[in-house]
Amino acid sequence: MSKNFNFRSEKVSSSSTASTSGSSSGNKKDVTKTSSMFKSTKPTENNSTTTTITYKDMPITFKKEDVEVISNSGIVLIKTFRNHPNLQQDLINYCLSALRGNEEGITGTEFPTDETTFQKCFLDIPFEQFNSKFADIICGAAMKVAKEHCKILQDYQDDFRIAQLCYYTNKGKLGWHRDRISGLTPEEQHLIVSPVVSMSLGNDSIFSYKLNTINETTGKLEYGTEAIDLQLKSGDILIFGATQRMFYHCVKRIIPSTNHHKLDMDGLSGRINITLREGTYYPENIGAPTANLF
Ligand SMILES: O=C(O)CCC(=O)C(=O)O
Ligand SMILES: [Fe+2]
Repeated sequence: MSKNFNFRSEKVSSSSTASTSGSSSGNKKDVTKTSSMFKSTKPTENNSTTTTITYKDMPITFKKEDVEVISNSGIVLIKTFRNHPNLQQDLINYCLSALRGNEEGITGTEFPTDETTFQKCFLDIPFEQFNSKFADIICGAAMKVAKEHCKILQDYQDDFRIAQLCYYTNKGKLGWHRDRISGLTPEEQHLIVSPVVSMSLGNDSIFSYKLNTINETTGKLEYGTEAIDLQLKSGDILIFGATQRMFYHCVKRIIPSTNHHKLDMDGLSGRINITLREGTYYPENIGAPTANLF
């Protein structure tokens, strides 16, 4: 990375790259405590580690072939949970319950009763209020694996402050945007690097993104222009940070009838997204965070 590109997050020391995930400071949840839940083994033939976690007494192993580094400059897709429908179902139940305001301490949002007229609904909650078991898996284990495969993600602190839950009907979409942080100047927005972790559940979606580059002469971040489509499936975890943290992205469409594990969405169809990231929690954004995204 160019020396002129002054990323906003603090660089972490090389020794901390082995930790599972790092909340740096402040009123954030300390996800470093999750390290005890992982079992890492080092295979002798290829120098990479294998991470295994246990969920409801069942081992889940992050296999190398299920980790796709989309860009070495900061995008990783983890497909491990595609084949763990029980975990997907528990996550769906939790998200629907939180969106409806049925989880303790979480005020819900207006929830679609009619799939023909609604596109989507959102709920932002402070990261500390997000279910800690799921945070351990998504921000702890999956993030650790992403960092092992994409070295640039090791260079900066994780900084999870917000959990955003979104339910999309089959008509749902989300326009082109960057995941900006309220209250920062446009210059400061350019420098955000702490990773975003985004999990898909339910029907597949077409997620589109434009890759950022660093200008070799000026060292400045340049936004991409060419849109690249990616089909996200239930259980997928997409992680983007470092140079790609502020890439432009959108959800073009949801693909009906792709809920192949027949996950129960409580009588609805569509898709759920969980996004965990840095940001400031504003209760007034609940149900209307798109105002904050574009
Ligand atoms: O639903 C998704 O996959 C992406 C959601 C997103 O980009 C956002 O909420 O900022
Ligand atoms: Fe986004």
